[in-house]
Amino acid sequence: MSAVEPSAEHYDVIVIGAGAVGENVADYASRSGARAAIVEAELVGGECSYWACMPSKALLRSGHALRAARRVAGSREAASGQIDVDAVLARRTTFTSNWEDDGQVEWLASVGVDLIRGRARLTGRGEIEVDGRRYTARAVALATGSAPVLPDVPGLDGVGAWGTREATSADRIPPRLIVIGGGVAGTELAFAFAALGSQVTLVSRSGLLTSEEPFVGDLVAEALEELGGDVRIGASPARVDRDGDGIVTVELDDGTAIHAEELLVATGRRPHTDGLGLEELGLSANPEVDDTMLVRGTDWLYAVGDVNGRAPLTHQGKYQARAAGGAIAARLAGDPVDDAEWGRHVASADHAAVPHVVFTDPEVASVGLTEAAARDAGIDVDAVEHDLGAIAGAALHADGYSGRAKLVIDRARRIIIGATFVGQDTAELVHAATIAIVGEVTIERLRHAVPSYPTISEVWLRLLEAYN
Ligand SMILES: Cc1cc2nc3c(=O)[nH]c(=O)nc-3n(C[C@H](O)[C@H](O)[C@H](O)COP(=O)(O)OP(=O)(O)OC[C@H]3O[C@@H](n4cnc5c(N)ncnc54)[C@H](O)[C@@H]3O)c2cc1C
Ligand SMILES: NC(=O)c1ccc[n+]([C@@H]2O[C@H](COP(=O)([O-])OP(=O)(O)OC[C@H]3O[C@@H](n4cnc5c(N)ncnc54)[C@H](O)[C@@H]3O)[C@@H](O)[C@H]2O)c1
Repeated sequence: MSAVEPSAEHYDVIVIGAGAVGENVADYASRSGARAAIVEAELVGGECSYWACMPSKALLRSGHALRAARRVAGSREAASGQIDVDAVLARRTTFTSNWEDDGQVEWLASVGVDLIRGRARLTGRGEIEVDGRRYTARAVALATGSAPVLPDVPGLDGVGAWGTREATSADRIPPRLIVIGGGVAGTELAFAFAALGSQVTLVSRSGLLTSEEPFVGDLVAEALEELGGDVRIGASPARVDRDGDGIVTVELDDGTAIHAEELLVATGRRPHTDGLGLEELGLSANPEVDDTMLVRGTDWLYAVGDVNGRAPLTHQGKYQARAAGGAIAARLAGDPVDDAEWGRHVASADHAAVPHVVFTDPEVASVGLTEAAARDAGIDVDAVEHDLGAIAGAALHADGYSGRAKLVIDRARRIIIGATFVGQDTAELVHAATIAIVGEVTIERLRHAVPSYPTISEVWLRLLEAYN
């Protein structure tokens, strides 16, 4: 298939970064016979497996399960003990394979993708260098993920603050933890550590989870306070110090000061392109891509997953990877590329239906546009909301269930373009909404999609009735 005879250093496609996304690009690109290699500087499996999704959800899950048992009379009486912190940390470590990547390395070998260990740098069109060795390829895909963005706060550099990596790999629970950042990572980890026994103070300059529907942040903040957390909204850190006893002090811009054994900073992420050599090739450090993930202005370089900033979530990056891997294979083989909207080789859903779940308690599960985002985009919408606690299935699920659901409906097209569910165990509700959005199912047809009784999904009936 390649123009040059295969050799140890030449490939059809080289993927830089073996996170979940890079692995899928390499797999899909090589399925029809292209020779593929993947370069990894740290652990094969990337952030999600070792320092993000898996360990954070493992840290959260036991607290959720315990509280769920305590919300139902009968099981409540049986679940009166304390959470076993050591068992939770051990389970978390199991889910990270003890930060060893042998299993992932074996999988790469099983799909015929060569692994090159080291840090890669682009040196020219289709040329890379890893630890002084040169490799060439007809196509190169960047899947180098994202890096944390730290706020510019005096003193922060010198206090050994945790980032999400240190928090998700922690081997002890600090008595007190300050979290700066009310986004997804900060809020989830605040719940995890509060449930595991830390006295958590969450500092957020705006509300919590502000890109969601407005009621989301309020419900989540209320729940964190019920767990014993101290939520400081509208405050920003002005100065940070750690004293000789190891205690961190964060002075806030409202004049107050808070103290803790550890400080976690979770204030967003940016594309990780440092040292890749993009600028030297005349390319932007924030690569912009088309819907096949081809970097604009090139015909050989792709950027997939967190690195392109489109939808920094594992499932969405893997979806991009399936599209891009297929597009790369087709282009290398001279086959047609199915790049019409919703075609096989494009990630059209990035623009219309990105589902995401925040694994707080209540969970936040949403997809598509919020009402405000839809209106900002100039779409004429209606919105309906319903109390999840009033649904029979929810009342059975947990005594005193509280939660809320909302649909955003495009008036002209009579289809759903956004949905939000907040409440215990709502994560599994959102895929129905994703299918409705991607399938552009009309409101009239949705009335024939009957949820089982008594499930929480019956909220769909109430929402559609409210739309009448
Ligand atoms: C705390 C936290 C929790 C999260 N929870 C969830 C969740 O529950 N669900 C969800 O969908 N998403 C979650 N995310 C987001 C998710 O982790 C990312 O979207 C996902 O990891 C992106 O995958 P990726 O393959 O693009 O990048 P990464 O997983 O970051 O992989 C990039 C890889 O590239 C390697 N690399 C970088 N530069 C080079 C180079 N020059 N040469 C060689 N190798 C290089 C890195 O070492 C890394 O292994 C979470 C993120 C955080 C921070
Ligand atoms: N369950 C999940 O799917 C999940 C969980 C965690 C993280 N993630 C992914 O990881 C990404 C990164 O998460 P994140 O929470 O770091 O980012 P985020 O963008 O969700 O939140 C960042 C927060 O930091 C605040 N902030 C930014 N700069 C600040 C400053 N200078 N001072 C004070 N506050 C500041 C913002 O106001 C915001 O509240 C998310 O976008 C998401 O894609 C996903």
